[in-house]
Amino acid sequence: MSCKISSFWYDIFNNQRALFGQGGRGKMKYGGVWMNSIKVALLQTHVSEKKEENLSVVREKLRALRAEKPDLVTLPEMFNCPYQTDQFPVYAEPQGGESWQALSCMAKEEGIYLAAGSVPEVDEEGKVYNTAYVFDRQGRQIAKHRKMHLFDINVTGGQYFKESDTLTAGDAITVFDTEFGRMGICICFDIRFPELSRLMAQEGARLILIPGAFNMTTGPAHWELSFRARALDNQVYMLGTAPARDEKSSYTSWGHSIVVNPWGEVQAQLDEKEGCLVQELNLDEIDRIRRDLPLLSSRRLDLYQLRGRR
Ligand SMILES: O=C(O)CCC(=O)C(=O)O
Repeated sequence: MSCKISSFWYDIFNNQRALFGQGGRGKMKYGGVWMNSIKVALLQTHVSEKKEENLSVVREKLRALRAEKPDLVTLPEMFNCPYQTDQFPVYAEPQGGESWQALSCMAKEEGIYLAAGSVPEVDEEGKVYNTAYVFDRQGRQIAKHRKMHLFDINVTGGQYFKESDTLTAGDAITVFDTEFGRMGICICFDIRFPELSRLMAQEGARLILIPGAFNMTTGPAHWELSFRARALDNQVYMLGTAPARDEKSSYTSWGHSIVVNPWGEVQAQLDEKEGCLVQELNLDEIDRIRRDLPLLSSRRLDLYQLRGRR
């Protein structure tokens, strides 16, 4: 089936709205009202060394999900390639490349929003990024986030990783609009910087999507805690989608894809195995909780303010 979609449309759209330069539209609604619930499905897939196989797995799982009729499906960080710094440049494709086309087609075929995890992206200068694309129900790209905080850590007796060996950091804060309200997206290590989630919430994000792959050192310690903390601070739904654990890979994913509600509670969480988390999110809860416990509106903005670069 042919469903070739040009990324040109997105470039025009994106230049016009200059991501994060769209301030003041945080209250925009579609047709005057937002839908008050959304069905999401988080796909925790096994990642193999074969890019095509990884894409086929997603396609199959989306087809298997048809009966559930999800509105939004999310995929894991670097779901189409091994999570290894030396492999990112090997697997990298430009925006509009083969993986992008396949994902855009899948979104269109299924009539869903697809937050297509993240993939290695190469730009015209040969720089490689960890990039998350989001497609709408027509398969058009409506958002693109390049991981802003590169994952360079060296935990004594634990995990070492240095993304900056081969990746370049992105420099834009990413939010996008849907009939369910505004959403924000960032990638894994980005969650550890509370300013970023707060800036997305300030811009009107009500759900924050995070493809992520914590590991066996930081996963048990910080994965759930980070999602709960950002959800509580910002009174938003937080959705984290991870690759399934593969003990044989050089980087072992913690898994545990998760949905946390705006009260800071874990609504649902997978274990480490392949799986799919289908959840209905009550979006009215965001407004109720913000009314009952008015954190965002009680900030002392006369004394302190957080501003992103425009
Ligand atoms: O922050 C962490 O512990 C894990 C981050 C990570 O794996 C990533 O950014 O890809």
